[in-house]
Amino acid sequence: MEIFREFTFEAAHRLPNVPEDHRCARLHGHSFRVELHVAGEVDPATGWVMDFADIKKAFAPCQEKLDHHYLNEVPGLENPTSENLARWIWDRLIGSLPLSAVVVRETCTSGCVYRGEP
Ligand SMILES: Nc1nc2c(c(=O)[nH]1)N=C([C@H](O)[C@H](O)COP(=O)(O)OP(=O)(O)OP(=O)(O)O)CN2
Ligand SMILES: [Zn+2]
Repeated sequence: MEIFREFTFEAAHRLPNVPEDHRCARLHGHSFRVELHVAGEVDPATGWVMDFADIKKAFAPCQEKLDHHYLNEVPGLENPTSENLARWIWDRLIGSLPLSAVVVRETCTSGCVYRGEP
């Protein structure tokens, strides 16, 4: 079974490695959306894989570092693409959550899914 919890945060970024005339080279912001997917067996007693609230607690320190920040200044996010952000979140949570995927959406139509390295 796989469960997920969605989070949102507001942040600014620019992409430092795109050509100078690329629009994402300019400072701009997004209402980022993050889904944390967790996989596991459904406990017969509780009827759940884990409490959604525990996913929220695990993500709180990341949210604190990201929300209303300039992502390029966050250590490890000097090139804050969706892909790098998904990996940054995964690396910080994989020790405490049985993650199966981290989904990052920058806009309503663009995003990425990270399932860890094989
Ligand atoms: N593979 C990636 N491509 C792009 C990323 C990224 O993180 N990974 N990021 C950006 C920019 O941050 C941009 O702000 C978001 O991209 P885009 O979806 O192109 O933005 P729009 O929704 O405004 O695009 P429209 O074509 O106007 O709908 C760019 N690429
Ligand atoms: Zn952007």
